[in-house]
Amino acid sequence: MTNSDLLLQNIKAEKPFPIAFSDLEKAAKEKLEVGPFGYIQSGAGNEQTLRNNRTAFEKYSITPRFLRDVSQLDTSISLFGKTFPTPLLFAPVGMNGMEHPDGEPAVAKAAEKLSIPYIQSTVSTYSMEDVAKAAPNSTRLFQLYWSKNEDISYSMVERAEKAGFSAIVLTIDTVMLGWRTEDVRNQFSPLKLGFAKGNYMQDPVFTEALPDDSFDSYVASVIDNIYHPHMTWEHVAELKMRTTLPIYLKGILHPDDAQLALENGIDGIIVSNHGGRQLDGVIGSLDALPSIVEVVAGRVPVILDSGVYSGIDVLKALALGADAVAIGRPFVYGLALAGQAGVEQVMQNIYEEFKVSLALAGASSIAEARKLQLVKA
Ligand SMILES: Cc1cc2nc3c(=O)[nH]c(=O)nc-3n(C[C@H](O)[C@H](O)[C@H](O)COP(=O)(O)O)c2cc1C
Ligand SMILES: O=C(O)C(=O)c1ccccc1
Repeated sequence: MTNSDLLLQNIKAEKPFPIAFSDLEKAAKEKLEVGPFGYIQSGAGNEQTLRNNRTAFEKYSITPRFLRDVSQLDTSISLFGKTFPTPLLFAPVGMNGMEHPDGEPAVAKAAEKLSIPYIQSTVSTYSMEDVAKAAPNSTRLFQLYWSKNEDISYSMVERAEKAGFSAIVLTIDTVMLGWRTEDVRNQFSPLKLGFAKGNYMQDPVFTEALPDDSFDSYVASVIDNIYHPHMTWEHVAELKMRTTLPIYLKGILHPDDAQLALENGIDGIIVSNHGGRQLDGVIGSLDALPSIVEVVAGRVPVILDSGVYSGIDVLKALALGADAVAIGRPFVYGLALAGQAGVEQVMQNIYEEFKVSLALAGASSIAEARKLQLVKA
Protein backbone atom coordinates (compact mmCIF):
# COMPACT_ATOMS: atom_id res chain seq x y z
CA MET A 1 0.00 0.00 0.00
CA THR A 2 1.30 3.44 -0.86
CA ASN A 3 0.76 6.49 1.27
CA SER A 4 -1.69 8.06 -1.13
CA ASP A 5 -3.80 4.87 -1.06
CA LEU A 6 -4.24 5.41 2.66
CA LEU A 7 -5.47 8.95 2.22
CA LEU A 8 -7.87 7.87 -0.49
CA GLN A 9 -9.09 4.93 1.59
CA ASN A 10 -10.17 7.46 4.15
CA ILE A 11 -12.29 9.18 1.54
CA LYS A 12 -15.28 6.90 1.38
CA ALA A 13 -18.90 7.35 2.28
CA GLU A 14 -19.39 4.73 4.98
CA LYS A 15 -18.23 5.34 8.53
CA PRO A 16 -15.61 8.07 8.05
CA PHE A 17 -13.35 8.38 11.07
CA PRO A 18 -12.23 11.88 12.07
CA ILE A 19 -8.66 12.63 11.02
CA ALA A 20 -8.08 16.27 12.01
CA PHE A 21 -7.56 16.75 15.74
CA SER A 22 -10.37 19.31 15.87
CA ASP A 23 -12.78 16.75 14.35
CA LEU A 24 -11.66 14.06 16.79
CA GLU A 25 -12.19 16.43 19.69
CA LYS A 26 -15.63 17.39 18.38
CA ALA A 27 -16.70 13.76 17.95
CA ALA A 28 -15.46 12.89 21.46
CA LYS A 29 -17.37 15.83 22.88
CA GLU A 30 -20.57 14.47 21.35
CA LYS A 31 -19.89 10.99 22.70
CA LEU A 32 -18.74 11.70 26.26
CA GLU A 33 -20.53 13.26 29.22
CA VAL A 34 -19.66 16.88 30.03
CA GLY A 35 -17.56 15.95 33.11
CA PRO A 36 -15.21 13.39 31.52
CA PHE A 37 -14.86 15.38 28.29
CA GLY A 38 -14.01 18.54 30.22
CA TYR A 39 -11.51 16.64 32.33
CA ILE A 40 -9.68 15.32 29.25
CA GLN A 41 -9.86 18.38 27.02
CA SER A 42 -9.22 21.26 29.39
CA GLY A 43 -6.03 22.83 30.64
CA ALA A 44 -5.24 24.29 34.04
CA GLY A 45 -6.14 27.83 35.06
CA ASN A 46 -6.89 30.13 32.17
CA GLU A 47 -5.40 27.62 29.70
CA GLN A 48 -2.46 29.77 28.58
CA THR A 49 -0.14 26.74 28.65
CA LEU A 50 -2.63 24.74 26.59
CA ARG A 51 -2.73 27.50 23.97
CA ASN A 52 1.06 27.95 24.05
CA ASN A 53 1.51 24.30 23.08
CA ARG A 54 -0.35 24.79 19.84
CA THR A 55 1.01 28.29 19.11
CA ALA A 56 4.53 26.89 19.47
CA PHE A 57 3.92 24.40 16.65
CA GLU A 58 2.19 26.93 14.45
CA LYS A 59 5.02 29.45 14.72
CA TYR A 60 7.40 27.09 12.93
CA SER A 61 7.45 26.44 9.19
CA ILE A 62 9.44 23.82 7.30
CA THR A 63 11.76 24.74 4.41
CA PRO A 64 11.51 21.58 2.31
CA ARG A 65 14.19 20.10 0.04
CA PHE A 66 13.39 18.40 -3.25
CA LEU A 67 14.82 15.93 -5.80
CA ARG A 68 16.31 13.69 -3.13
CA ASP A 69 14.76 10.25 -3.87
CA VAL A 70 12.33 9.69 -1.04
CA SER A 71 11.05 6.36 -2.34
CA GLN A 72 12.51 4.36 0.58
CA LEU A 73 11.55 5.70 3.99
CA ASP A 74 13.01 4.41 7.24
CA THR A 75 11.00 5.83 10.15
CA SER A 76 12.41 3.49 12.78
CA ILE A 77 13.94 4.57 16.08
CA SER A 78 15.87 2.82 18.87
CA LEU A 79 14.84 3.12 22.50
CA PHE A 80 15.54 0.91 25.55
CA GLY A 81 17.78 -1.24 23.36
CA LYS A 82 14.94 -2.06 20.98
CA THR A 83 13.92 -0.87 17.53
CA PHE A 84 10.45 0.52 16.85
CA PRO A 85 8.96 1.21 13.42
CA THR A 86 7.64 4.70 14.25
CA PRO A 87 8.92 7.67 16.29
CA LEU A 88 5.67 7.63 18.32
CA LEU A 89 4.90 6.62 21.91
CA PHE A 90 1.71 6.57 23.92
CA ALA A 91 1.91 9.26 26.63
CA PRO A 92 0.76 8.07 30.05
CA VAL A 93 -2.90 8.97 30.46
CA GLY A 94 -4.69 8.01 33.64
CA MET A 95 -8.13 6.57 34.29
CA ASN A 96 -9.00 5.18 30.84
CA GLY A 97 -12.09 3.45 32.21
CA MET A 98 -13.64 6.89 31.99
CA GLU A 99 -13.49 6.84 28.17
CA HIS A 100 -14.23 3.18 27.48
CA PRO A 101 -14.99 0.09 29.58
CA ASP A 102 -12.02 -1.70 27.93
CA GLY A 103 -9.70 0.98 29.39
CA GLU A 104 -5.90 0.63 29.42
CA PRO A 105 -5.78 -2.98 28.13
CA ALA A 106 -7.42 -1.77 24.90
CA VAL A 107 -4.75 0.91 24.47
CA ALA A 108 -1.95 -1.55 25.26
CA LYS A 109 -3.34 -4.00 22.69
CA ALA A 110 -3.29 -1.24 20.07
CA ALA A 111 0.29 -0.45 21.13
CA GLU A 112 1.24 -4.11 20.80
CA LYS A 113 -0.30 -4.38 17.34
CA LEU A 114 1.42 -1.23 16.05
CA SER A 115 4.74 -1.84 17.90
CA ILE A 116 4.50 1.53 19.64
CA PRO A 117 5.83 1.77 23.21
CA TYR A 118 3.06 2.15 25.78
CA ILE A 119 3.53 4.19 28.96
CA GLN A 120 1.02 3.10 31.58
CA SER A 121 -0.07 5.62 34.20
CA THR A 122 0.05 5.02 37.95
CA VAL A 123 -3.56 6.23 38.12
CA SER A 124 -4.91 3.58 35.76
CA THR A 125 -8.34 1.98 35.92
CA TYR A 126 -6.74 -1.43 35.25
CA SER A 127 -3.56 -2.63 36.97
CA MET A 128 -0.16 -3.06 35.35
CA GLU A 129 -0.54 -6.84 35.78
CA ASP A 130 -3.87 -6.75 33.89
CA VAL A 131 -2.24 -4.74 31.10
CA ALA A 132 0.76 -7.10 30.91
CA LYS A 133 -1.64 -10.01 30.57
CA ALA A 134 -3.75 -8.31 27.89
CA ALA A 135 -0.77 -7.27 25.75
CA PRO A 136 2.17 -9.49 26.76
CA ASN A 137 4.25 -8.62 23.70
CA SER A 138 3.86 -4.85 24.00
CA THR A 139 6.79 -2.73 25.15
CA ARG A 140 5.50 -1.20 28.36
CA LEU A 141 6.91 1.59 30.52
CA PHE A 142 5.48 2.33 33.93
CA GLN A 143 4.74 5.98 34.73
CA LEU A 144 5.28 6.52 38.43
CA TYR A 145 3.49 9.09 40.52
CA TRP A 146 5.47 9.20 43.70
CA SER A 147 3.44 8.29 46.77
CA LYS A 148 3.72 10.19 50.03
CA ASN A 149 4.17 6.78 51.65
CA GLU A 150 7.25 5.96 49.59
CA ASP A 151 7.03 2.25 50.36
CA ILE A 152 4.07 2.28 47.95
CA SER A 153 6.26 3.82 45.23
CA TYR A 154 8.90 1.12 45.67
CA SER A 155 6.27 -1.59 45.76
CA MET A 156 4.85 -0.35 42.45
CA VAL A 157 8.33 -0.23 40.90
CA GLU A 158 8.97 -3.80 42.01
CA ARG A 159 5.65 -4.87 40.49
CA ALA A 160 6.55 -3.12 37.23
CA GLU A 161 9.85 -5.04 37.14
CA LYS A 162 8.03 -8.34 37.74
CA ALA A 163 5.31 -7.55 35.18
CA GLY A 164 7.88 -7.09 32.41
CA PHE A 165 7.93 -3.30 32.10
CA SER A 166 11.00 -1.90 30.34
CA ALA A 167 11.47 1.42 32.15
CA ILE A 168 10.13 3.75 34.83
CA VAL A 169 8.85 7.16 33.74
CA LEU A 170 8.86 9.38 36.79
CA THR A 171 6.55 12.37 36.33
CA ILE A 172 8.03 15.37 38.12
CA ASP A 173 5.54 18.14 37.26
CA THR A 174 2.67 16.78 39.34
CA VAL A 175 3.68 16.90 43.00
CA MET A 176 0.08 18.06 43.42
CA LEU A 177 -2.82 18.35 41.02
CA GLY A 178 -3.00 21.49 38.84
CA TRP A 179 -5.70 24.15 39.24
CA ARG A 180 -8.32 22.57 36.99
CA THR A 181 -11.03 25.21 36.57
CA GLU A 182 -13.18 23.20 34.14
CA ASP A 183 -13.47 20.36 36.65
CA VAL A 184 -14.72 22.77 39.30
CA ARG A 185 -17.20 24.16 36.78
CA ASN A 186 -18.44 20.64 36.07
CA GLN A 187 -18.08 19.42 39.66
CA PHE A 188 -16.18 16.44 38.32
CA SER A 189 -13.37 14.38 39.82
CA PRO A 190 -12.61 10.98 38.27
CA LEU A 191 -10.33 10.25 41.23
CA LYS A 192 -13.28 10.56 43.59
CA LEU A 193 -15.33 8.28 41.34
CA GLY A 194 -12.78 5.48 41.69
CA PHE A 195 -11.37 5.47 38.16
CA ALA A 196 -7.78 5.25 39.45
CA LYS A 197 -8.24 1.99 41.35
CA GLY A 198 -6.21 -0.44 39.20
CA ASN A 199 -2.68 -0.12 40.50
CA TYR A 200 -3.49 0.99 44.03
CA MET A 201 -6.06 -1.65 44.93
CA GLN A 202 -3.75 -4.42 43.73
CA ASP A 203 -0.81 -3.06 45.70
CA PRO A 204 -0.07 -5.00 48.91
CA VAL A 205 1.64 -2.03 50.60
CA PHE A 206 -1.16 0.40 49.69
CA THR A 207 -3.99 -1.90 50.80
CA GLU A 208 -2.15 -2.89 53.99
CA ALA A 209 -1.92 0.78 54.99
CA LEU A 210 -5.67 1.46 54.53
CA PRO A 211 -7.55 2.09 57.78
CA ASP A 212 -10.52 0.01 56.57
CA ASP A 213 -11.84 -1.47 53.34
CA SER A 214 -14.42 1.21 52.53
CA PHE A 215 -14.50 2.98 49.16
CA ASP A 216 -14.10 6.35 50.88
CA SER A 217 -10.86 5.27 52.59
CA TYR A 218 -9.41 4.08 49.30
CA VAL A 219 -10.25 7.40 47.58
CA ALA A 220 -8.89 9.47 50.49
CA SER A 221 -5.67 7.46 50.56
CA VAL A 222 -5.05 7.79 46.79
CA ILE A 223 -5.57 11.56 47.01
CA ASP A 224 -3.33 11.80 50.08
CA ASN A 225 -0.53 9.77 48.49
CA ILE A 226 -0.51 11.63 45.17
CA TYR A 227 0.25 14.86 47.04
CA HIS A 228 4.07 14.79 47.47
CA PRO A 229 5.45 18.37 47.35
CA HIS A 230 8.48 17.38 49.46
CA MET A 231 10.03 15.46 46.57
CA THR A 232 13.61 16.40 45.51
CA TRP A 233 16.53 15.10 43.44
CA GLU A 234 17.51 13.01 46.47
CA HIS A 235 14.41 10.89 45.96
CA VAL A 236 15.36 10.47 42.31
CA ALA A 237 18.87 9.35 43.30
CA GLU A 238 17.43 6.84 45.78
CA LEU A 239 14.98 5.49 43.19
CA LYS A 240 17.85 5.11 40.74
CA MET A 241 19.71 2.97 43.28
CA ARG A 242 16.73 0.79 44.03
CA THR A 243 15.79 -0.32 40.54
CA THR A 244 17.67 -1.83 37.65
CA LEU A 245 15.17 -0.39 35.17
CA PRO A 246 16.10 2.73 33.18
CA ILE A 247 14.53 5.90 34.55
CA TYR A 248 13.03 8.61 32.36
CA LEU A 249 11.97 11.95 33.84
CA LYS A 250 8.77 13.40 32.43
CA GLY A 251 8.03 17.10 32.69
CA ILE A 252 11.45 18.67 32.13
CA LEU A 253 11.16 22.22 30.71
CA HIS A 254 14.29 24.03 31.93
CA PRO A 255 17.73 23.23 30.50
CA ASP A 256 19.22 23.36 34.01
CA ASP A 257 16.84 20.59 35.09
CA ALA A 258 17.95 18.60 32.03
CA GLN A 259 21.52 19.10 33.19
CA LEU A 260 20.62 17.92 36.72
CA ALA A 261 18.86 14.90 35.23
CA LEU A 262 22.07 13.94 33.42
CA GLU A 263 24.14 14.47 36.57
CA ASN A 264 21.74 12.14 38.39
CA GLY A 265 22.27 9.40 35.83
CA ILE A 266 18.81 9.65 34.28
CA ASP A 267 18.34 7.48 31.20
CA GLY A 268 15.95 9.66 29.21
CA ILE A 269 14.03 12.92 29.27
CA ILE A 270 10.45 13.71 28.33
CA VAL A 271 10.05 17.39 27.56
CA SER A 272 6.45 18.09 28.53
CA ASN A 273 4.15 20.53 30.28
CA HIS A 274 1.62 17.78 30.91
CA GLY A 275 -0.55 18.92 28.03
CA GLY A 276 -1.16 22.27 29.76
CA ARG A 277 -2.87 20.54 32.69
CA GLN A 278 -0.46 21.44 35.49
CA LEU A 279 1.10 24.91 35.87
CA ASP A 280 -0.68 27.53 33.79
CA GLY A 281 1.27 30.31 32.06
CA VAL A 282 4.06 27.95 31.05
CA ILE A 283 6.27 27.91 27.96
CA GLY A 284 4.97 25.78 25.08
CA SER A 285 6.57 22.37 25.24
CA LEU A 286 8.03 22.67 21.73
CA ASP A 287 9.58 26.05 22.65
CA ALA A 288 11.34 24.39 25.58
CA LEU A 289 12.82 21.66 23.36
CA PRO A 290 15.82 23.26 21.57
CA SER A 291 17.70 24.40 24.68
CA ILE A 292 17.19 21.00 26.31
CA VAL A 293 18.40 19.17 23.20
CA GLU A 294 21.48 21.38 23.30
CA VAL A 295 22.28 20.52 26.92
CA VAL A 296 21.62 16.80 26.46
CA ALA A 297 23.76 16.69 23.30
CA GLY A 298 22.73 13.19 22.33
CA ARG A 299 23.70 11.57 25.63
CA VAL A 300 20.18 10.27 26.39
CA PRO A 301 16.97 10.15 24.35
CA VAL A 302 14.80 13.27 24.38
CA ILE A 303 11.09 12.67 23.85
CA LEU A 304 8.59 15.50 23.45
CA ASP A 305 4.91 15.62 24.28
CA SER A 306 2.15 18.26 24.63
CA GLY A 307 0.35 19.45 21.53
CA VAL A 308 1.55 16.81 19.04
CA TYR A 309 -1.67 16.34 17.09
CA SER A 310 -0.63 15.55 13.51
CA GLY A 311 2.12 14.08 11.38
CA ILE A 312 3.38 17.58 10.64
CA ASP A 313 3.73 18.22 14.38
CA VAL A 314 5.80 15.03 14.69
CA LEU A 315 8.08 16.22 11.89
CA LYS A 316 8.56 19.66 13.45
CA ALA A 317 9.42 18.16 16.85
CA LEU A 318 12.04 15.90 15.24
CA ALA A 319 13.44 18.82 13.22
CA LEU A 320 13.92 20.68 16.51
CA GLY A 321 15.91 17.78 17.90
CA ALA A 322 13.46 15.37 19.56
CA ASP A 323 14.29 11.67 19.19
CA ALA A 324 10.63 10.69 19.44
CA VAL A 325 7.24 12.14 20.45
CA ALA A 326 4.47 11.00 22.76
CA ILE A 327 0.80 11.39 21.92
CA GLY A 328 -1.80 12.18 24.60
CA ARG A 329 -5.31 13.47 23.94
CA PRO A 330 -5.64 12.22 20.32
CA PHE A 331 -5.53 8.53 21.31
CA VAL A 332 -7.80 9.20 24.29
CA TYR A 333 -10.44 10.55 21.91
CA GLY A 334 -9.91 7.53 19.65
CA LEU A 335 -10.49 5.26 22.66
CA ALA A 336 -13.68 7.11 23.54
CA LEU A 337 -14.97 6.84 19.98
CA ALA A 338 -14.18 3.23 19.10
CA GLY A 339 -12.12 1.45 21.80
CA GLN A 340 -8.97 -0.34 20.64
CA ALA A 341 -9.85 0.14 16.96
CA GLY A 342 -10.24 3.89 17.52
CA VAL A 343 -6.84 4.09 19.21
CA GLU A 344 -5.27 2.25 16.28
CA GLN A 345 -6.92 4.54 13.72
CA VAL A 346 -5.72 7.69 15.45
CA MET A 347 -2.13 6.53 15.77
CA GLN A 348 -2.07 5.19 12.21
CA ASN A 349 -3.39 8.43 10.79
CA ILE A 350 -0.76 10.49 12.63
CA TYR A 351 1.92 8.08 11.46
CA GLU A 352 0.78 8.03 7.83
CA GLU A 353 0.63 11.82 7.71
CA PHE A 354 4.10 11.87 9.21
CA LYS A 355 5.44 9.59 6.48
CA VAL A 356 3.90 11.67 3.68
CA SER A 357 5.27 14.84 5.30
CA LEU A 358 8.74 13.38 5.80
CA ALA A 359 8.97 12.46 2.12
CA LEU A 360 7.53 15.76 0.89
CA ALA A 361 10.03 17.65 3.04
CA GLY A 362 12.86 15.75 1.33
CA ALA A 363 13.92 13.46 4.19
CA SER A 364 14.06 9.65 4.23
CA SER A 365 14.84 8.83 7.83
CA ILE A 366 14.51 10.13 11.38
CA ALA A 367 18.14 11.25 11.25
CA GLU A 368 17.38 13.31 8.14
CA ALA A 369 14.19 14.69 9.68
CA ARG A 370 16.31 15.99 12.53
CA LYS A 371 18.41 17.95 10.02
CA LEU A 372 15.48 19.70 8.31
CA GLN A 373 15.44 23.45 8.42
CA LEU A 374 12.61 25.23 10.23
CA VAL A 375 11.99 28.95 10.33
CA LYS A 376 10.18 30.68 13.16
CA ALA A 377 7.68 33.29 12.04
C1 LIG B 1 -6.87 12.85 30.63
C2 LIG B 1 -5.39 12.94 30.84
C3 LIG B 1 -4.80 12.23 31.89
C4 LIG B 1 -3.43 12.29 32.08
N1 LIG B 1 -2.87 11.51 33.07
C5 LIG B 1 -1.52 11.50 33.22
C6 LIG B 1 -0.92 10.64 34.16
O1 LIG B 1 -1.58 9.88 34.84
N2 LIG B 1 0.42 10.70 34.28
C7 LIG B 1 1.22 11.54 33.54
O2 LIG B 1 2.43 11.57 33.70
N3 LIG B 1 0.65 12.35 32.61
C8 LIG B 1 -0.69 12.33 32.43
N4 LIG B 1 -1.24 13.13 31.46
C9 LIG B 1 -0.37 13.94 30.60
C10 LIG B 1 0.10 13.17 29.35
O3 LIG B 1 1.01 12.17 29.67
C11 LIG B 1 0.78 14.09 28.35
O4 LIG B 1 1.84 14.78 28.98
C12 LIG B 1 -0.15 15.09 27.71
O5 LIG B 1 -1.43 14.55 27.49
C13 LIG B 1 0.46 15.54 26.39
O6 LIG B 1 -0.27 16.52 25.83
P1 LIG B 1 -1.35 16.28 24.66
O7 LIG B 1 -2.58 15.76 25.34
O8 LIG B 1 -1.51 17.66 24.17
O9 LIG B 1 -0.78 15.31 23.68
C14 LIG B 1 -2.62 13.08 31.24
C15 LIG B 1 -3.22 13.78 30.18
C16 LIG B 1 -4.57 13.70 29.96
C17 LIG B 1 -5.16 14.43 28.78
O1 LIG C 1 -5.11 14.40 35.01
C1 LIG C 1 -3.90 14.39 34.88
O2 LIG C 1 -3.32 15.03 33.99
C2 LIG C 1 -3.08 13.64 35.78
O3 LIG C 1 -1.94 13.47 35.45
C3 LIG C 1 -3.52 13.10 37.08
C4 LIG C 1 -2.72 13.30 38.18
C5 LIG C 1 -3.10 12.80 39.40
C6 LIG C 1 -4.28 12.13 39.55
C7 LIG C 1 -5.07 11.93 38.46
C8 LIG C 1 -4.68 12.41 37.21
